[in-house]
Amino acid sequence: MTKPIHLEGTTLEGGGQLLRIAIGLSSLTKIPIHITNIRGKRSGGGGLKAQHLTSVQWLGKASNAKLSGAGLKSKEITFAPHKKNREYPTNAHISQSTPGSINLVLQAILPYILFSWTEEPVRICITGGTNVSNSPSYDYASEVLLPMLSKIGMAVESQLHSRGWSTGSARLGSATYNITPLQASLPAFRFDERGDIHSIKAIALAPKACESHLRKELQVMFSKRREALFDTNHNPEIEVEFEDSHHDKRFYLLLVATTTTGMKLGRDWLYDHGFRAGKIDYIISSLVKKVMNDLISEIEHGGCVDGYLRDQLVIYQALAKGKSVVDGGCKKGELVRPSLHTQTAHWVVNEVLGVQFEEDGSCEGIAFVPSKGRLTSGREKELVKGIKKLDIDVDEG
Ligand SMILES: Nc1ncnc2c1ncn2[C@@H]1O[C@H](COP(=O)(O)OP(=O)(O)OP(=O)(O)O)[C@@H](O)[C@H]1O
Repeated sequence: MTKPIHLEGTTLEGGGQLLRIAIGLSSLTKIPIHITNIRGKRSGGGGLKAQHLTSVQWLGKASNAKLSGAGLKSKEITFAPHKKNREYPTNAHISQSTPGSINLVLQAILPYILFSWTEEPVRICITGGTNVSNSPSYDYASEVLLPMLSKIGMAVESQLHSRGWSTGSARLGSATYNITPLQASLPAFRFDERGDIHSIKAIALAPKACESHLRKELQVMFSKRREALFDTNHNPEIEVEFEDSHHDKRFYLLLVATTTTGMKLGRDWLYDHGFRAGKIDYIISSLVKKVMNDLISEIEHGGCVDGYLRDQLVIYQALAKGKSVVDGGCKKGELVRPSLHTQTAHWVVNEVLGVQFEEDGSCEGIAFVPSKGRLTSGREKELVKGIKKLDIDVDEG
């Protein structure tokens, strides 16, 4: 086997995202990777949790990879895909037995499905958590991530079957994603014109008894913070969607700002602090206040993406054909520094593909060609580190 590229799992953010991007790229490009100290910066000893292992196993199977170390709590894996992908049903089910984030599993496998699948649409149903702290919720994915991916030509539709929570006693949920694989390279994209904020959507989940209180709190905050939220004089659209969370300890709020150029910036929070009887008012006001303030800080930087989306787009920028730009905004005259997650994503794509990100959030992608799972253009050859010693198909065209 060709010597795998080594990635040290404690680098920068040192969490699960490093692993997801690495195995996503490896399964597509067939570049073998070896990760040590997986999630080495996480408390509790790090290693693969069920959610990570699910992605490793699924991608390993789909890309016909030789795996070593793929077990729960494992801190080291080698992932070496076969040149030929395995035929996979276009209707698949990924079952997690814990409320591990459904959307982190999707984050790991989506590039592979988009870039190397059949000509048929793919339907993937994932079981696990739809609302899990420190991960994209089902709502964030369907209201922010997927609409932004659709702007650049990647069609993914989501359908929620049931909620799965990591709070208020764990519960499993499920969602289906209908993914239309790309049939050609992803063209370079530019998210660099923010436009004005013209509407805000709130998605609130809480016990039914709290609905009117929550709506009122949102209304008060929208009028109090109107100037900070909307930068034009036109009549802004505000929409509030409420859903019964069916549990007195499950509270979640997502706010999404849409701009005149169709950009979506989102911020959310799953209330996971202590719950004490009689503290509902406090929970609702702190939830609304926090999410509103977070959204305003995303709006204020004037960029086209929120801090979370920025790291989630890195893999697509790296695989696209040509120079893609994602404007992360400016604060006090200086470009907003990429989050540690974004820096980690930049590091991984540089280690595996040799793609270099510029300070302005741009990079020259490798023009990965879907369905073939191999490297094609001269530009790719030039970019991919160690290409000469790697045993992968290179189409001279
Ligand atoms: N509130 C949020 N909204 C949208 N995306 C989020 C949110 N919180 C985190 N994310 C995204 O989820 C991912 C989290 O990666 P991270 O490595 O921290 O997760 P993980 O696999 O759970 O690993 P670990 O348990 O090691 O932290 C990142 O892509 C980040 O942008």
